[in-house]
Amino acid sequence: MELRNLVFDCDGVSTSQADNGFLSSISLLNSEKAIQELLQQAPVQQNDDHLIEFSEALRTVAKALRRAAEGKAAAQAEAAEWKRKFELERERNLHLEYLSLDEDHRDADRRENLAGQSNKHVEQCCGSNGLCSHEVLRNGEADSDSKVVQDKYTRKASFKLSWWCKGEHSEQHKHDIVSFEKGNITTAERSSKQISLKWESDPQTVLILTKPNSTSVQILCAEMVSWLREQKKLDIYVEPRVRTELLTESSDFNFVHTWKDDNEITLLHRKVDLVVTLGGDGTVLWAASMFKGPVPPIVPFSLGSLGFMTPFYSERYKECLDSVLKGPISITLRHRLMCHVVRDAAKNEYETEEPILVLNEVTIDRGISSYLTYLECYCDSSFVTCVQGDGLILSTTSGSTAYSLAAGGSMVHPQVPGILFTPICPHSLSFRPLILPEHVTIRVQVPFNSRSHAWASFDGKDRKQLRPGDALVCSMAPWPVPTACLVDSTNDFLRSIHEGLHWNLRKTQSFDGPRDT
Ligand SMILES: NC(=O)c1ccc[n+]([C@@H]2O[C@H](COP(=O)([O-])OP(=O)(O)OC[C@H]3O[C@@H](n4cnc5c(N)ncnc54)[C@H](O)[C@@H]3O)[C@@H](O)[C@H]2O)c1
Ligand SMILES: Nc1ncnc2c1ncn2[C@@H]1O[C@H](COP(=O)(O)OP(=O)(O)OP(=O)(O)O)[C@@H](O)[C@H]1O
Repeated sequence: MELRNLVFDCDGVSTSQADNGFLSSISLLNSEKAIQELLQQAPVQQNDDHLIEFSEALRTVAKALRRAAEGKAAAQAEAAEWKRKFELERERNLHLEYLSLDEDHRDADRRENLAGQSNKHVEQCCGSNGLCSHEVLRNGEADSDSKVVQDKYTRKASFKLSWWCKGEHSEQHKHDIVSFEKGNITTAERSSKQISLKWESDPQTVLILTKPNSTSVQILCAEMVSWLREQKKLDIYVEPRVRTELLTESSDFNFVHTWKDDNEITLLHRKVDLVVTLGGDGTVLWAASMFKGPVPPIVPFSLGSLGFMTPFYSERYKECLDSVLKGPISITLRHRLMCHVVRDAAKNEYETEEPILVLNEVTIDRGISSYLTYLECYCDSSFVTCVQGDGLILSTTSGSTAYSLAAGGSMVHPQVPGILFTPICPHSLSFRPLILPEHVTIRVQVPFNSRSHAWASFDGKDRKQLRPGDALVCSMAPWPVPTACLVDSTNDFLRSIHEGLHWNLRKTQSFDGPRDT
């Protein structure tokens, strides 16, 4: 009787496959569950060969059903990847559209703002070895209505990015990293060397972001605002909380701008030439999270305890800002990850929640649940592994020195493009962390047969619950975070791991004692 029911269920599944083109994983997993229950109920006797054979056959069916369910998840991952590609393509097209529109503005700008200056370098624009600010900061939205917005463009300082190759002054820049001459494959010049930012017109607007509840930060902020206004004649933006603090101190600060609602924050990247952060790494993360698209260059001053991403000394702020405003400056282009939560209830893969951009990492963990997390992971359309443990961290290389490091991941130079795949307390002896290439899309699926929910958090904030059937899809975001370097990307990185973590600090062995003769 039970056998007949089961065969009927399996038939039902294959009919729906024929009708719909792919299997419903809920019904598959229900069938799998039914098989498991049946196996437990069936009075299997060690000495009854038929029953043993029968239970083996059922196990094989259960495995096949699981594989089919995994197939569906792979198809979903592929759909998400196509969606991402489509969005990038759309972004690119809108951007090209903008370039032609922006050309007129820049012509007017050049005449007004750069009168008397040689505009040779402006005309050649990006040339062969650089990138212009409108390419970094433009987010591709169609500006149908706004003359106001266009007026704001003309106020923005433009800059040019270039890569140091064979010394700073070399004009040579190679995009190809591999040459193929006479049948020999040779690695040629690498393209992503130290990046240098050169202003093409003077920066005019600075946004200052500060760590809350700190008296020393508040005092420095007031000093810096006055200096930038009086000595540098800049427009200053701060958060509404900070404007209130400044006005409480003195009504002279009423020249400081802020915003009234969050919608205005989405336009900030069009007004702001430079962002200054006063705080620790958390304030840099906060600054990055305010920009859902392109991010203006950030100058991070250290007023926290660790400061991996905050190389500038606050005591020397005038000197530092002087040289940043003059340029050129070395910058680190920090990659971000774009994360989509795809709900099982969504009608299709395109129906995702608002993407969330992270500078450090997205973590999928067990939250308050006391069960192991059970997560199925796919990289593009390939199955990677199942995570059984406390969770998984998908980290940028900038985030490699944060939570991922604590979970046993490698430390990676922030300019290396890649996604770190680091398990948190895996219940397995052989689960080593991975580093995956920048171009992949990773999908972390909470399977239907998971015992518990999982929780995703983004740079340590904004926890979202993932129920069985939900997934988190993650790929490299098109908008990096440019942070100014004190010296250069490598020097700053090495200094931060030496000073922040005391990396490989050991007393030097004494000279005397046994030695090779
Ligand atoms: N076990 C852990 O190590 C652990 C646990 C939770 C969160 N975190 C990290 O905290 C980050 C959030 O930082 P926050 O300042 O808002 O929270 P927070 O105030 O709790 O500070 C966390 C600590 O992580 C340091 N940190 C942040 N980003 C870093 C980076 N890229 N490299 C090296 N250290 C870094 C900060 O300086 C700070 O000391 C998360 O993105 C996560 O990486 C770490
Ligand atoms: N402008 C801001 N508004 C709201 N919250 C902020 C802002 N800037 C920073 N934060 C939050 O304040 C917390 C502490 O910030 P931050 O890490 O910069 O200082 P810190 O803890 O003193 O530094 P460190 O971690 O190096 O000791 C972080 O959780 C961060 O998200």
